[in-house]
Amino acid sequence: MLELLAVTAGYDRRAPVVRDATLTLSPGESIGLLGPSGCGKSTLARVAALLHRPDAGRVVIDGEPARGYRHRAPREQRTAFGVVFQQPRQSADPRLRLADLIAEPLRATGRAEGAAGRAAEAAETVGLGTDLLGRRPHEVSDGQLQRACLARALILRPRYLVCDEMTAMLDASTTAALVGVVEAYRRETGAGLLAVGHDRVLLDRWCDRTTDWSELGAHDADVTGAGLQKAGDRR
Ligand SMILES: Nc1ncnc2c1ncn2[C@@H]1O[C@H](COP(=O)(O)OP(=O)(O)OP(=O)(O)O)[C@@H](O)[C@H]1O
Repeated sequence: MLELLAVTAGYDRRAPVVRDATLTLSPGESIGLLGPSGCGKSTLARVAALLHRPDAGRVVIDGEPARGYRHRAPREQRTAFGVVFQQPRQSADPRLRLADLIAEPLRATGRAEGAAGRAAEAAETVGLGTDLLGRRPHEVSDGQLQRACLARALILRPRYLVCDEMTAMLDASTTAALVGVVEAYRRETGAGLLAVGHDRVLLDRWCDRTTDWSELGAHDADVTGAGLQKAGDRR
């Protein structure tokens, strides 16, 4: 289980963008987190994936409190998460060929042996033709690059996926394809999913339950995380 407990986070301690937010993701569950632009969804998603240190509150991963964030997160906790962001070009090293981009987490965790073969398999899983694996990000479309970023997120077989507006830049058929890949992975592995977005129709279809940020008031000092928990438990 992934637990975000009374998380307060942001970029200026005097004006946090997330206040006292509590959200629990059970094993195998998928939660859609809805909200308008700029409300703090990405910040909370980054805290959940150990990419942003909260100012207060706790993240507990399968019963174990997070022992660090960003580069200080211990490897076994960091690799519990696969993360896909909205803008593939901002999260892809432009110098890397797609094969190396997909294999990056393997190399970063000392599992370089067989990395090329595993990257090719992962590419196939996300519907990326092997002919594209030798290209660099600027030589492929946004949808193709996002497929590569999803393959990279899945390659270490994470227990939790955090998809932050993963499909916001994509057309309907690529969106359906990528959601299909995530769901096939979840069926196979039982991984949990936190999907952040502002498309209610998509999130309602995709996720077991959808939590609306504005209803929950995670950014509102008058409404505590208890409200987030309560509304978040609604199906
Ligand atoms: N690196 C940063 N430094 C300072 N402020 C930031 C930073 N990143 C985000 N913010 C601010 O924090 C607030 C919440 O941003 P966040 O990206 O979490 O919102 P969001 O709900 O995910 O928005 P969107 O749907 O547009 O992605 C915004 O006001 C934003 O300007």
